Amino acid sequence: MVVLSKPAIELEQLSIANNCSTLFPGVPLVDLSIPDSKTQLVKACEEFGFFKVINHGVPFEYMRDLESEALKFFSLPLPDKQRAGPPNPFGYGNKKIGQSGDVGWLEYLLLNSNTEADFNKFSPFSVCVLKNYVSAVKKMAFEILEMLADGLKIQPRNVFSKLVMDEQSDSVFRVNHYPPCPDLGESNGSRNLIGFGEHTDPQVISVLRSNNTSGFQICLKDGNWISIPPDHSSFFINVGDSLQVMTNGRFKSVRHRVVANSSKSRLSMIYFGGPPLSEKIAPLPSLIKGEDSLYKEFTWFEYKKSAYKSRLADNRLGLFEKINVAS
Ligand SMILES: C=C1C[C@]23C[C@@]1(O)CC[C@H]2[C@@]12CC[C@H](O)[C@@](C)(C(=O)O1)[C@H]2[C@@H]3C(=O)O
Ligand SMILES: O=C(O)CCC(=O)C(=O)O
Ligand SMILES: [Fe+2]
Repeated sequence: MVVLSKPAIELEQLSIANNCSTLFPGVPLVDLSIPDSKTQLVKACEEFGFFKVINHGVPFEYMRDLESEALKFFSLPLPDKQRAGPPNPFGYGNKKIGQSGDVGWLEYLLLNSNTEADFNKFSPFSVCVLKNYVSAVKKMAFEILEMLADGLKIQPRNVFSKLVMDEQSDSVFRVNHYPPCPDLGESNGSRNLIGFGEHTDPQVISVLRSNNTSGFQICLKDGNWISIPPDHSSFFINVGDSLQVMTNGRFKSVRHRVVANSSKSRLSMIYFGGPPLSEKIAPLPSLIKGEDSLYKEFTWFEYKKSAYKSRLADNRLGLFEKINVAS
């Protein structure tokens, strides 16, 4: 069993009240092979900012092969893993998340998913296995974004997808490993240990695949946290902050977190589709239609710079909201 290095961080620091209900069966499930999926995608982005997809076209072998390479990597001795470099921003990280003091019960690899040079530099994975997986997931993200534009009846249909397909897109790939946390025994049933603290993802879209270990939770509009039943053959999609802005708040960037498990390890792989650094992010005029624009225009570079200085749980979009005074 893999054990995280001796904690400089006390477990109590990561402890949160177990205020989450049981597994939630009501998560939108979208079958990408059916003709009406675009309408369901739009509804899911409006109501939850989150949904699960099936019939997504990504071969299961691609997921299985990358997962098995990742497990092999995380089972190495710590000094070997640290050779993948500290995460500034890319590389191997252990418990510390970002540069602002956040911590979690996990270890991870962060890779730049756009340039092959970086794939090779920081990645301990076989280039072919990583490329197969990331290219297939990226294609799926592209298709979902085009269906969303169609579902919203906006033109051109690549208005969202072009952001993540551009050669200069600033996309990130992350593999998170949450070892079991035995201290979370029965005596501690009223508490949970934070694997990855609550946050929203800053990019346009996030595509998550995990093994069959639970732990992922989303926050509903009423503030209640719900656990998402894991499913290793499906993908879970999050709306990111940038897509919330482009849709002038019509799609919600979902607040989510991961809680550690007492007996099973969780392995997740997430593709974060981001725009080119110079891309201007602002509500699309066709989605404002007589309403006020809720956000100031910013470049992805400006947003990213500000986001990467923030704490995980911060409301990063707050700084970019417009104060609209009723006339
Ligand atoms: C605390 C932080 C970690 C993070 C950068 C940040 O300052 C705030 C956003 C965090 C996040 C969440 C989604 C992705 O996992 C991530 C890679 C990203 O783009 O924004 C992480 C950042 C990180 O782990 O460096
Ligand atoms: O590891 C997970 O399941 C989700 C982690 C996450 O939300 C993130 O890395 O941004
Ligand atoms: Fe996230």
